[in-house]
Amino acid sequence: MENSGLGGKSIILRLEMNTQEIKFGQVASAIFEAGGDMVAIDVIQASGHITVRDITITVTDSVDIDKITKSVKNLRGVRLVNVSDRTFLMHLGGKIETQPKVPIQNRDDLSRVYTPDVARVCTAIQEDPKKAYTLTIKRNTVAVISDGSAVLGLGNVGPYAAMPVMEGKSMLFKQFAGVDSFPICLDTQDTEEIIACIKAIAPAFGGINLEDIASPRCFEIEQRLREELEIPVFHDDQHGTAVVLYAALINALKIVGKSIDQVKVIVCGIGAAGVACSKILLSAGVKEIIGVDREGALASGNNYTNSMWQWYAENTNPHRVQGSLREVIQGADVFIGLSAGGLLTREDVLSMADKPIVFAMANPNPEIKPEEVEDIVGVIATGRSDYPNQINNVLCFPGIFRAALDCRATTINEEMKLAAAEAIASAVSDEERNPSYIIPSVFNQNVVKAIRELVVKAAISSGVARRFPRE
Ligand SMILES: NC(=O)C1=CN([C@@H]2O[C@H](COP(=O)(O)OP(=O)(O)OC[C@H]3O[C@@H](n4cnc5c(N)ncnc54)[C@H](O)[C@@H]3O)[C@@H](O)[C@H]2O)C=CC1
Ligand SMILES: CC(=O)C(=O)O
Ligand SMILES: [Mg+2]
Repeated sequence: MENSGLGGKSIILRLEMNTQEIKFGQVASAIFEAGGDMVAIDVIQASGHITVRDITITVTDSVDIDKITKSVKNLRGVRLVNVSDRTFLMHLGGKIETQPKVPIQNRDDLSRVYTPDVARVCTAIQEDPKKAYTLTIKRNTVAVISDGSAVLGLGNVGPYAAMPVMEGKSMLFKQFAGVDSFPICLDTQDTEEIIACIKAIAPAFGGINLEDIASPRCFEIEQRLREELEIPVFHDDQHGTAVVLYAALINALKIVGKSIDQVKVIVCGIGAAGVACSKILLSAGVKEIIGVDREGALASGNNYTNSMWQWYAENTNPHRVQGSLREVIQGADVFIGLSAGGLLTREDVLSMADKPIVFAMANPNPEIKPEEVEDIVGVIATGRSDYPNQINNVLCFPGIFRAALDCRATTINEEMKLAAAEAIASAVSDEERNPSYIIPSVFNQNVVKAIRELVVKAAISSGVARRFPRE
């Protein structure tokens, strides 16, 4: 299995060529020999002997882009005009925009969408605040909010650098579930200030998706907002990840023929995602979970300043095992990585039980690359888009919010999360399931529909729906 490069680097070389001095085949050979995989050629300009072409090249992590550009520059009759990175090009000016739903073509339109007629709509909402759901964007809009403190596995990169991820989440909300959203990055990492800001902006939104807020602060922020707001507040890194992880584990266990109450599970990285994933597995019946963070296994009897770790140590690790990841992973059936890239070695995986399940979910770099262990695992999955078995919260958050908005749920509760996991797991049929296909693709259009159906039912039966959607 090889990183296909889809999520890797893709560059465009703009080359000016003198066709009297060089043939395109020579350029193509030079690129190929330097390790580049040419995937598209666009002729930008052709006049006389001079042609300008954009050559799109994908490169794997091991390929040196400088080597490709140098070998092209060394060719007689070629001028390298520009090198651009397709990923950066896609980010120019940001990735989303606001679109009016009705055109404003004349003064009459203007006075309806804006003053004076809009005032009548304002008064109607003032008299009956529930009308905010029918007369404003609240019905279909979620705020995607981060403080930039735990962005992917990059860490505390701050609110400006967090924006591309939040814009991406907003695109995914719209593309996969038709949910509108605003990316909002707060320039504060103070728990009380974050809570106050979110409460203050909540009137515009039908739900709050918290994203990439570091632990343990994220736990208090989410809990307080859930208590203090009447719209769903969902920390995606906790619950979105837990839902998808559980769905993937259900199917992976079927492949290796092990049962959930018999497996020993190691969770590496006891932060937002690690805690929530462990909790969903405990409620699903896993008996032996050992959490490992920077200082080794969390075990009761130790004292932790992080109150969530104290809870964790007391509710997992039944045999009070101590030690490093390398020590405690021996004999484990399942490894769940929610920490940082490159922490797991092939030797660690070799020391696991027969047919080990390895979910290396740190982004952007997994705890171990699939190609390092694919010959010795039962199942391997990552969080990335460019390997098979992508365990990523993108499979959950669009559909679960679609359902919550449609039934105007006051919250997203445990019943709704379990329903979402069941919907995701069952999107892979018994015939389809295999070690490279334990989890449906995010492009499988049945997934959001299935999540919506089961989650709406769960919201209604658990009494948190304020509306019964028709279809
Ligand atoms: N695939 C997916 O859907 C998701 C993946 N993630 C990934 O999981 C990772 C953690 O995310 P969050 O829980 O949101 O962050 P977090 O900051 O709340 O938690 C990270 C935890 O990992 C621990 N850690 C870091 N380096 C470690 C090391 N060398 N050894 C042991 N523990 C270490 C930290 O101490 C912390 O407790 C990130 O890489 C993130 O991209 C997170 C959410 C979803
Ligand atoms: C996928 C995601 O939310 C993360 O890596 O933080
Ligand atoms: Mg995240």
